Formats: sequence, C-alpha cells, structure tokens
Amino acid sequence: MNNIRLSTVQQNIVSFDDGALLVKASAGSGKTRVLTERIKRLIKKTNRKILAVTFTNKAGEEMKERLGNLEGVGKKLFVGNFHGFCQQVLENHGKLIGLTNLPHIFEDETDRLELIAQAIENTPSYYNQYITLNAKEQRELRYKVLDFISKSKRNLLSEEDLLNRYENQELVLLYSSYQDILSSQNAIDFDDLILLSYSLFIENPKIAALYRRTYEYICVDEAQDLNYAQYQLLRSITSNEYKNVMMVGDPNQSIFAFNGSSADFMTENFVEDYQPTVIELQENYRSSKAVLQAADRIIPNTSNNFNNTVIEGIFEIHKMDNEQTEALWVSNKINELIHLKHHRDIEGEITYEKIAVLARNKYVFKELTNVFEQNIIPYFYKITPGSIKFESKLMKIFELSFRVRVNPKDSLHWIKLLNMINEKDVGSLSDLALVLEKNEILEAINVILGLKDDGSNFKSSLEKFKVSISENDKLNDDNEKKMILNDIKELLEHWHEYDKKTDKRSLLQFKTSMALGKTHPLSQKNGVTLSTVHTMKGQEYDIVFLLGMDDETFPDYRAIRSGGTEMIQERNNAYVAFTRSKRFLYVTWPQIRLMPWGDYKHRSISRFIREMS
Ligand SMILES: Nc1ncnc2c1ncn2[C@@H]1O[C@H](COP(=O)(O)OP(=O)(O)OP(=O)(O)O)[C@@H](O)[C@H]1O
Repeated sequence: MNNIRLSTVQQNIVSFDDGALLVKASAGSGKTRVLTERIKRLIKKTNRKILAVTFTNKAGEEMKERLGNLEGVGKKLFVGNFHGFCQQVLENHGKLIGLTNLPHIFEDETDRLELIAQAIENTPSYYNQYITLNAKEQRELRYKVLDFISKSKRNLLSEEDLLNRYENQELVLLYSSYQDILSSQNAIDFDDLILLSYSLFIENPKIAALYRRTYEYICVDEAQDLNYAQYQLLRSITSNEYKNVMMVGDPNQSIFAFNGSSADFMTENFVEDYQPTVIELQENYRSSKAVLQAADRIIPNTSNNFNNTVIEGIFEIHKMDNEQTEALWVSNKINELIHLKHHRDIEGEITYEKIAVLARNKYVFKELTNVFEQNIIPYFYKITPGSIKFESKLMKIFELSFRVRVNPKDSLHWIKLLNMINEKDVGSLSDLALVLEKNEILEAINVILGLKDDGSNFKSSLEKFKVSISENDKLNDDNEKKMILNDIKELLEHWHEYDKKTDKRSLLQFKTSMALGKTHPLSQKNGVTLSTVHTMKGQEYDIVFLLGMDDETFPDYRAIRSGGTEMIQERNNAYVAFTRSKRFLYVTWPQIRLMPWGDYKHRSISRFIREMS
C-alpha cells in the first residue's frame, strides 16, 4: 500500500498548502488515500493541530492506522466523526452553556420513541386525539413526531424559532416536552450533540476563536454527506477569516439525504463561502474494466479513464426463478470461486473474506443465510457500529443496570429494568440487590455495584463474572449460557478497544464511547461479508454479489413512489454498490418474491439494470 505511486493530480492535492481546497473525486479515485497522505505531510509541517472529520469511525480508525506511528499523530491530530468531536467540545466547555454534568446519550431509536410516547401523554390536547388511533397509526405518529424533532434540530431551530415558524403548535409543544424529559434524565440525543456544540460556539465567540487557533487545518472526508447543522458547525468554528478547510467528496455517492445530507453543502455553499481551489480526481484505481463499464452505465461519465485499466474482470447479470434459486446460485458460485483458488485478475488466493454480498435492505438476505448454513459457507453481517446488542436476557439486564449505574437519573432504562425482572417499588440498584433472591441476576447487579467509577476493575470483574457463569450448574439452558458468555466476551472486546485508546478511563466515558460507536473492534471477521449498501460505504471487496436487483426492491418502492431526490439517491446507491467491487461483480434478481405479508409476487428486473442494456 505504501509503495503506491501517486498520480500527478493526487500529488498536487497532497502538497497543497494553505487555503481552501475542494477535491471532487469519483469512486475509487484515491480520495481516502490522498487525504491521509496530505494529513501526514501537514502533521510534519505544523506546530498546531489538525482536525480530520470522517463520517464513520471506521474511516477514522483506518486513517489513524495508515498514519501509523508517525511522530505527533496522537498530539497533533483529532480524527473522528462530528459526534465524537462535539462530545469532546461539550466535555471541555459544556459548562459555558449550563451543562454542569455531561449528559448521557440516548442512542437507540426505540428509547427515543418511548420518550415521544411519554411526551404525548404529557400533552393533553395531543393525547386525546392519540388514544383514538389504532396501534399502527399511533406508531406512525410517534415516528412523525420524532422525525419533526430531529429535522428541527438538524436545521438548528430553537424552540422559539419553531413557535414562530409553525402553525402546528402542538408539535412544538411535543418538542419541548421531549426535551424536558431528556433533560430531567440528564440525557441528550445525537442531534443535540451538534446543536449544543453549535450554540456553544455561537454564544461564546472566544471558544470558537480558541478552536480556530488550535486547529491550523480542517479536513472533511466524504463531504457529500454533510447536513445543514454540520456545515454550520464548521462555519461557526472557522468564521470568515479562516480558510484552511479541505473538503473531499463525491456528489454521486450522496446516499444519506434521508438524514438531511446534501452534496450542495460541498459543491455550492463551501464554494461560495470559502472560494476553494477545486481539483478533480477521476481515475479509478480500484476496479476492473468490466466493473467500471457497468458503473458507467448506472451513472455515465463518472470515471472517464477506464480505458487505461488493464484488469478485465467480470460483470454478469442473472435472472432467477425465485429467491431460493437466487440464493442457491450465489452460494454455488462462491463455492466455485473458492475451489478455483486463483484467478489472474485477483491478487493472492480467493478466500471468503474477499467476497461480499450486498443488497438494498437486510430482508433480502433471508434465503441466502439459510442456504449458506446448509452449505457451510461462513458469513457475517456487517453492522453499523454502535452500542452492543446483547442476545442473552441476563446481559440485557446487565446493560440496563449499567446505564442506571452511570446515570442514576435515567428513569427510562430503570423502568425497563424493573419490568424485565418483574419488580416494582424499588428505588435504586443497591435496594434492588437487597430484594433479589440469590441467582445470576443478583450476581450481575452486584458486579455492576462493585465497579469502580474509574473502570480500574472493569476487566477483572467481568472476567470473574464470566468464569462464574460458565461454572454455574443452575443455568441449565445451554443455549442461554452460550449467549451470555458470548455477550460478556463481546463486552470485554469493546472494553479492550476503549482501554487501548484512552488515557483517563471512566465508566461514564466508556458508555459514551460505546454509544458513539468508538469501541467497535475493527478486526475483520471471518467469512463472506453480508451488508446493506449504506453500511458498505467506503469499503472495497475483490468479488461483489448484488442480490435482489428486482424493481421495487432496488430501487426501493417508496423512492419510486416519491421520485425526485429519492430516486437520484437510489441511483447513487446502486452506483456505490457497483463501485465497491474491485474485480468481479455479479448481479442477480428473482422473478418471484415472497412479500412480508405472506404472498408471492411477480417481479421485474430493476429499472437501473434494465436501462443499462
Ligand atoms: N495512485 C494509485 N495507484 C494505485 N492504486 C491506487 C492509487 N491511489 C489509490 N489507489 C488504490 O485504489 C483504491 C481506492 O482508493 P481509496 O479507497 O482511497 O478511494 P476512494 O476515492 O476513497 O474510494 P470510494 O469513494 O469509492 O470509497 C485503493 O485500493 C487504493 O489503494
């Protein structure tokens, strides 16, 4: 990797000095590569710091890994996503906006929806209508309110702005009620992290100036994914006189519009506000000719130079009778490739780890995983890093108790905990320990009560707990025991990741780091990767299967209904899927699909594929 010779255009980006820079780069053109090389150079050059914003923790970690043990990396560079950066801003200066205790993050959507239900209950005018609705309508309404709150925050609107702007004052009342509940539990959501940091910079220009002085250079990767709040946050730090901002992105890979992202912040606002030098990177270094020609038929003229590509590669489209035959075909093809071992287009031996199966949504994998299990093909789901999703009941109880331990005001999870163990009228974790009979639940609670705030006995306590569970003869459900042990192992892996990256440890900070997805072990798992396209952003595999390319699955039926931006995003999504492949790309679609409500439906080929021919 380090021996790669950069092209002249890539070199120009790496050696770019002061001023604003916009790098518009198509898929596989080496964006991440040049960004890393430029940061490497700037670290050596500057006495101050560099802020590198990535959109996924994985991208950040990869960047750190590529920078290796270069002197100064630890001290001179902040790499992370916006949420991680804001968390640090609030940790250091939150007091200035009244945050005496650092709030806890409620990262799960299901938790936030529950708070919405509480907020509705607290708002009588709304509640009276709400209870007349059926369960499905109530659920839709909770989502609608959550969406309204999230959108308002992403547009940096204060409650006062909302009151002036919206006729539907009840929605605004719900917003206030939701915020009150959050703050009574000393909690915030992800959108608040950005909103609060933005307010902090706007209300305290001296702090913004301090950040300007601290960070001599700011680099934003995947800048096509910026949303309004993130862009304004950057503006609030940089103000008008600061120009050393670099943005790198690809408008054709913009696929998060549903989160308020738009490539316009990079291609229009940034250009207008900072007047950057613009450099385009178009040569694709990743993919074979076959893959590039196919991608070019999804979105034409993105990477013009594929005629120079020497590796031929494979692109095939296969029509299947139904989902079973589709899954079987993929599984057989994988076996065939594995047995082949070598192919002149692929460097090294063909292994399961070089293969990914992508789909528009995770439901498409159902048949495939059955067939993989029967044919003993190892696989794993790639998930967006976040908190651990424990499988065993005991560790779910552990997790709820841990949340309450680090945030005693967290009544949402406290009530969930009591419901889960059928207890009521208990006020605290230590009281709970007094009323529980002697079993593994009590043991879990005692482990949590025994943890020191600075986390110094976290590892040893969890290891002891693990031994005790494995020796517990009363746990006679072998499956549950296995799940508990797996869950503890996973928790310890997260602790390990946290521990190795942190100097000043604490239980609270560990919980926050998990919520921010910073503690996910990066190690590649064994087997074929299954992933939705959104989760596969920025990754590459030698062999890619794109499963379920029937119309209304990909593009998604809702996008077809809405048209406009949503369909552009769907096409971008297909483009991202195609360009993840380095060498071989196989697209499949079933002519009959089992629908979620239980009947079979005839399908036609995805319009994106049909239009290619
Ligand atoms: N000058 C070069 N010569 C050879 N290979 C290169 C060169 N630049 C980049 N590459 C390789 O091309 C591939 C794509 O690079 P990288 O991941 O940086 O691209 P990207 O633009 O970030 O991709 P995407 O946006 O599609 O995720 C990598 O395998 C990288 O090592």
